[in-house]
Amino acid sequence: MQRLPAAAAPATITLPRRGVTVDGVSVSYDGTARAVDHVSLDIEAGSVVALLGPSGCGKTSLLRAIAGLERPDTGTISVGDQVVSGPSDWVKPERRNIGMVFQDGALFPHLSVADNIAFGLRSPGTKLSRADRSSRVDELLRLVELDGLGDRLPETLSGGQQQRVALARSLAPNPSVLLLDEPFSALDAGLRVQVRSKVARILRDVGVTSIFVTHDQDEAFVLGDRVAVMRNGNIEQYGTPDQLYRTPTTPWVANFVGEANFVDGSPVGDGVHATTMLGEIPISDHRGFKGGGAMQILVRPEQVSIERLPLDGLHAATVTEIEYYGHDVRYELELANGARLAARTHPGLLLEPGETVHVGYDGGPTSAWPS
Ligand SMILES: Nc1ncnc2c1ncn2[C@@H]1O[C@H](COP(=O)(O)OP(=O)(O)OP(=O)(O)O)[C@@H](O)[C@H]1O
Repeated sequence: MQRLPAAAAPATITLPRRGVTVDGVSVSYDGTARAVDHVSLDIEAGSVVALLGPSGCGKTSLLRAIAGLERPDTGTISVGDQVVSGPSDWVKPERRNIGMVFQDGALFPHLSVADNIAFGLRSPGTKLSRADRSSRVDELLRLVELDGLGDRLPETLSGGQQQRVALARSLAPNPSVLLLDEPFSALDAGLRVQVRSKVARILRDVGVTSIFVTHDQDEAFVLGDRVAVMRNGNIEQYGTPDQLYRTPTTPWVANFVGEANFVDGSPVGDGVHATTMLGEIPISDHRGFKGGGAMQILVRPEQVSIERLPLDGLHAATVTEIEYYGHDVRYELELANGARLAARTHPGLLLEPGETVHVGYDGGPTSAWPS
């Protein structure tokens, strides 16, 4: 990744750090079911949090409630120690010191890039001389790596550059919190990956508390320090990308954040391990299995170990399908009991359809649920 010289991100662009607390917030629209249903979320000052979930799960409604663009039916929202929304509190959106970046950037087409950014400096409480305004715009242009492009019109920039102008404009008034609604969805796949890395770097350099909405799991994992997985107006799980991927708390989250096999097993030693067709698998949270009973265990495809030779403790499986990706290969395997399993492995071990292999488990403690 390209690094900026030290002078490019001056201290003036380090923003005030305030966390956001959402407590029991519900949002509904006339006559419809609750779009957000008693959601609580603690967002640490200076962190980047993703709201991830399928279409219609309430991500944008929650973001808009934090911005003050929707009035919640219940609950409170605080920025730092100020309650901005509650049963007897209401701070208008323009007084919340919250910046917003929208899907399409929403730049003014007739204003130059510099004037678009300077527009962000007109918010209440920002009184700058002409010279200060111009040097602040230059700082912001450097921050988003667009120095020298201030005189251009937005239409002469690429989609990714336009999104960086939109980011600079929202950072201009020193917001305490930045909200981003699907900021990369208008960009094509290749550009998206580049722009999101740049934006991740900028948000971290500036240290602004950021909340962004996405339905793309890669985007949530790459950008988010923590991710709130939403479903039907609720937060299904809130954790680091690693917690969500390795130890999801529900099978739904396990499936939503990656490919999941659910393997049948039974608990051993109060559920510390499970006996399965892939051998013994360590269980991350075994509290529910002390009494025994059948369980289903999460096994990610890359946790399936494959050997050509019949080693001790491994079970035979037949290769039924192969998908070659270059960096790895995905196999569909069928075990002797008819169970199917997805596996991913490095391309060095290139198997043939119909080949018999021997499979086991090669991973750390994983999630399990009663079946
Ligand atoms: N202005 C509105 N009037 C009525 N219903 C709305 C309105 N905005 C959203 N909804 C409904 O609220 C629910 C949540 O919508 P929301 O836009 O918050 O979800 P989302 O997770 O952001 O979805 P998407 O990823 O598709 O943007 C949906 O059922 C939606 O139809």
